[in-house]
Amino acid sequence: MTEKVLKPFTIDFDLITGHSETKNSTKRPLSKMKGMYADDVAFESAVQNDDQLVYEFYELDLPETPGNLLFGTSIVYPGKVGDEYFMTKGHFHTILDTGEVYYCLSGYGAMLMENPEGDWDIQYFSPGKGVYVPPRYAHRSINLGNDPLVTFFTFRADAGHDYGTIETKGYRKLVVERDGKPEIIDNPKWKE
Ligand SMILES: O=P(O)(O)OC[C@H]1O[C@H](O)[C@H](O)[C@@H](O)[C@@H]1O
Ligand SMILES: [Fe+2]
Repeated sequence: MTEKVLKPFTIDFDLITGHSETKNSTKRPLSKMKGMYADDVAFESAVQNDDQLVYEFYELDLPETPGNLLFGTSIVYPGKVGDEYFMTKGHFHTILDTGEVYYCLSGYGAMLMENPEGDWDIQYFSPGKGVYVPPRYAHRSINLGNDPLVTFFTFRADAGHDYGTIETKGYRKLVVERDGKPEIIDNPKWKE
């Protein structure tokens, strides 16, 4: 297959909303997140009720080669399932030893990270904050505020997305609201 010659291009992302006029986003409604939230009863009733859009993101279909970079914006909407904040599914990279960088354009939230060795960390997003996701860390964006959490991200184009590990084992930690404030708790369902 002849390598597609890459040409420079420009794409627009709104500085506040993160939306692009020229690309379609990938959308994740609640119904696409079965098993990701701790409270199954609250999840099922939320899906039956109005199956809210939890997040959407813009990803470019560029060649997934080691020398290339993918970039785009991610928009996580405000909301909760039970007392657990709206969040992305979270993923490891298929090439585990590849990192990612996020830059928050608007909103308030967190990036919850964990590696296979059992280390975990949380970094907080607010406008102007850049967050570094080291290689080997799974990463999940969480909206802790009342407005959309908008971030710009970039990562190695061949990194790939491994959802399977998180879907089967879950995350070690959850971020839930307790007395009106975010609290990091152990995931009661986490499987070693
Ligand atoms: O892949 P998810 O965990 O659903 O997160 C949605 C998207 O947001 C992030 O910003 C990543 O850079 C994307 O590669 C990812 O696909
Ligand atoms: Fe990623």
